[in-house]
Amino acid sequence: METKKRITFVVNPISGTHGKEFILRLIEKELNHSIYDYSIRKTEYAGHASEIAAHAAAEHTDIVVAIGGDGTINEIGRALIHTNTAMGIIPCGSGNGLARHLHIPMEPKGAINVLNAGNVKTIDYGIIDNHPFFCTCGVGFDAFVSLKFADSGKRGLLTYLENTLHESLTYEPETYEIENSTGTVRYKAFLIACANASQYGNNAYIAPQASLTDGMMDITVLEPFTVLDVPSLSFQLFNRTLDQNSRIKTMKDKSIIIHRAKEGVFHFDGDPMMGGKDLKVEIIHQGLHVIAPIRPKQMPSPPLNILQHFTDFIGRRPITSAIAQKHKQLLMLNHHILRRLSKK
Ligand SMILES: Nc1ncnc2c1ncn2[C@@H]1O[C@H](COP(=O)(O)OP(=O)(O)OP(=O)(O)O)[C@@H](O)[C@H]1O
Repeated sequence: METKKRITFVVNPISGTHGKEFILRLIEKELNHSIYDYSIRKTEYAGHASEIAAHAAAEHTDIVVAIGGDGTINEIGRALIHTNTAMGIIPCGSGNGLARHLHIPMEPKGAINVLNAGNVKTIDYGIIDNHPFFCTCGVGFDAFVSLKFADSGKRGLLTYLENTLHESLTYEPETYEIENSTGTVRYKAFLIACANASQYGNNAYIAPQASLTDGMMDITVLEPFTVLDVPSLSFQLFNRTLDQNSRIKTMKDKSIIIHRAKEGVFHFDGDPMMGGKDLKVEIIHQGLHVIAPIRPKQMPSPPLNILQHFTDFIGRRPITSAIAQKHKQLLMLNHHILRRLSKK
């Protein structure tokens, strides 16, 4: 008789905004018990998920499942790299960038079904200044925001967006040099994002062409922009076409060094960290096994319903009117953003 596989579920009780008890009940009800034995651990402090996952990997547990957001996934992922233990995800964060990229359903029942299907995929991960990341890392405005509003996700994404838009008007772009495999290029930049996955989370595609399996990092440089660029930048961020904006420069590489004038903050998977003037960022090919759906051969065409993504992003209920109506609403929304920005 074949032995059952072992799963350890790691719950971060403080991630996202919802209680986790119903997910634990759903696991008991929906997990395929004929193929899996499972245990559940709750984290008690930051860093605990890493310890639990490292212990589970040392015990040859087959799968460790993160029940949390990208911070919890980062903790578990970095403990499982280069082991035979795969990471599963039941998304519970506010952004869920890696889960979305992997097409893992946002509803717990769908995510448990992905575990039942048990398809294993091996993905790349990145390292910035010795810190592993799985989604994105970077310097500049988004690192500044990750530090300044570290807890504001809990106060609501709309507040977060408003604060972010407000700060973006006064934020001073810095000068960076990016040393890559072909030479060194100097940029004045609002932000530099190094992407393993294509999105920050909430379907905000900072590097629309990024792949988790190509052994390459997608680097997006956002050069200084004016308030007039905000509507097109925000539209393209959610429409997966940001790389077509004239303020954006993109490149792919396995390894780069970012040189800056002074030490400061960087972020990895949205968590802020202080770093030196020179930051090495590299991609390690095929370092982590994950449980994810087999990707449909034919990718759906890029989403037309930008407004829906935008409303998902700011935490409102999706709007389901006709596409023409959505475009009209989008224009109004852009107008509204412009008005708010010019008032601040
Ligand atoms: N029991 C705990 N007490 C305090 N902090 C914890 C605990 N367990 C985990 N953490 C920390 O909580 C942080 C946030 O968790 P996580 O990123 O999963 O949720 P989130 O911030 O709601 O989601 P997202 O990253 O998608 O916005 C993690 O960086 C992790 O280190």
